[in-house]
Amino acid sequence: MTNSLRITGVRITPVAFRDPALLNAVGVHEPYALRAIVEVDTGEGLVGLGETYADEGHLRRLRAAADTLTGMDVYALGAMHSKVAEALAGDDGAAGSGLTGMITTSSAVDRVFSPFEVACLDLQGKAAGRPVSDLLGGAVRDSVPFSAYLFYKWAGHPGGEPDDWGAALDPDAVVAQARRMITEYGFTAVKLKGGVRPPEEEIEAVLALREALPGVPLRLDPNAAWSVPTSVAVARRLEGVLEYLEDPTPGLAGMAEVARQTSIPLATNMCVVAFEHLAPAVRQGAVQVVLSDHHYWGGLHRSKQLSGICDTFGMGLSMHSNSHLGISLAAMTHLAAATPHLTYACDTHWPWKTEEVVEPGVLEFTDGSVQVPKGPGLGVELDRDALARLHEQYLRCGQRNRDDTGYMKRTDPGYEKKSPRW
Ligand SMILES: O=C([O-])C(=O)C[C@H](O)[C@@H](O)C(=O)[O-]
Ligand SMILES: [Mg+2]
Repeated sequence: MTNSLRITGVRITPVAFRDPALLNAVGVHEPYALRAIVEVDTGEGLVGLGETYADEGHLRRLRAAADTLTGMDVYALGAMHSKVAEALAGDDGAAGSGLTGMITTSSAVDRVFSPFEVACLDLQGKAAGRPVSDLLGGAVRDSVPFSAYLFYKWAGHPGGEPDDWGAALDPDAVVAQARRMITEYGFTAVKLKGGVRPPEEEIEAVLALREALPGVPLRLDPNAAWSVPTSVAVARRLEGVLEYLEDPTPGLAGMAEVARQTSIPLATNMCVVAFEHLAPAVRQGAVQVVLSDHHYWGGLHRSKQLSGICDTFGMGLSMHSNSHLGISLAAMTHLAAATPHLTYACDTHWPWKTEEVVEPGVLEFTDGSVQVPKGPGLGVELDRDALARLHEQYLRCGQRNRDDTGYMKRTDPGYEKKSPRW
């Protein structure tokens, strides 16, 4: 005799939290980052939590999918994926993914399914009294290492007060940012978001990090801002310095050409972002490390499938992040803990955020790592007052879609999005 745990309703609440003026290859972060908090209700009174992007197109797709889930068993994840696919039939998912145009070819079905899957795993874990990592095969590590995610940045948003971190536009400021992040969080790996300053300056910043932080694994991610020759030239200067170089140039063919000409492993969260990209990437030898991200790879189980494919074909696995809150960090931590092949420190934007929707006390960084939550499900509780406050902030802030390029153009009207730029 089995107990069924059925969905009685889904609530989707868009929220906005303050975000500093972080620079990237397509512009600058706006004053608020947008996320959607998904709550899946059941007849047993249990509520499952998920978190995802909140651009308007994505919210519309989430709501269309949510409407079809009532009555489903929270264990029927395969059927639920099919339901989401049916609900989105005819929608190619191109507009409003929340990924600012950097991850354009991920699957809309996988993006929309993901927060529902996470919420159902939270429910399964709560019902069984077991953490989500146990539902994914069991944690192989008690804590998950994350990397310090450095950004070039402005001191504050145009017309606003400087933030606590100040400006970072040269190598000394990048090193100071790294030192502060390491002091506060204990990170043991460092990633610099590049594609912002001319390549020569970014090389200098990486070499300054190397000198300041001997032995600490370093990564540079210019988000496809460089041509193949520029990528090869930069890679030659940074051989033996970087643990991997992330998305130096656009497209599989370009990445494959760079890979042929450097010994630095190439990583990606831009040219391999859906299952259909894996076979061509392997055939072309385009990437050596794939950055997983359950938010667009279709949830936690499908991210484990990705891990199996990477393992089989000799590719490493790391983890990508976007600006996110605690429900996502909990899901990322359970997934990474239960994925033996994930051997790199994962990305997180966590240090850049000053507001939260989950109750404090569970997600703490020690020596750069987060302990795998031990409570049932994801192991985190929603702070309902914070949710209401950040939803109010969403309603007031006027932002409805992530638009790093548009925001940059308001300060620099001549700015253009270009890939490659150098
Ligand atoms: O590794 C990456 O490509 C990212 O983290 C993408 C993000 O959109 C990042 O560039 C950001 O937050 O500006
Ligand atoms: Mg990247």
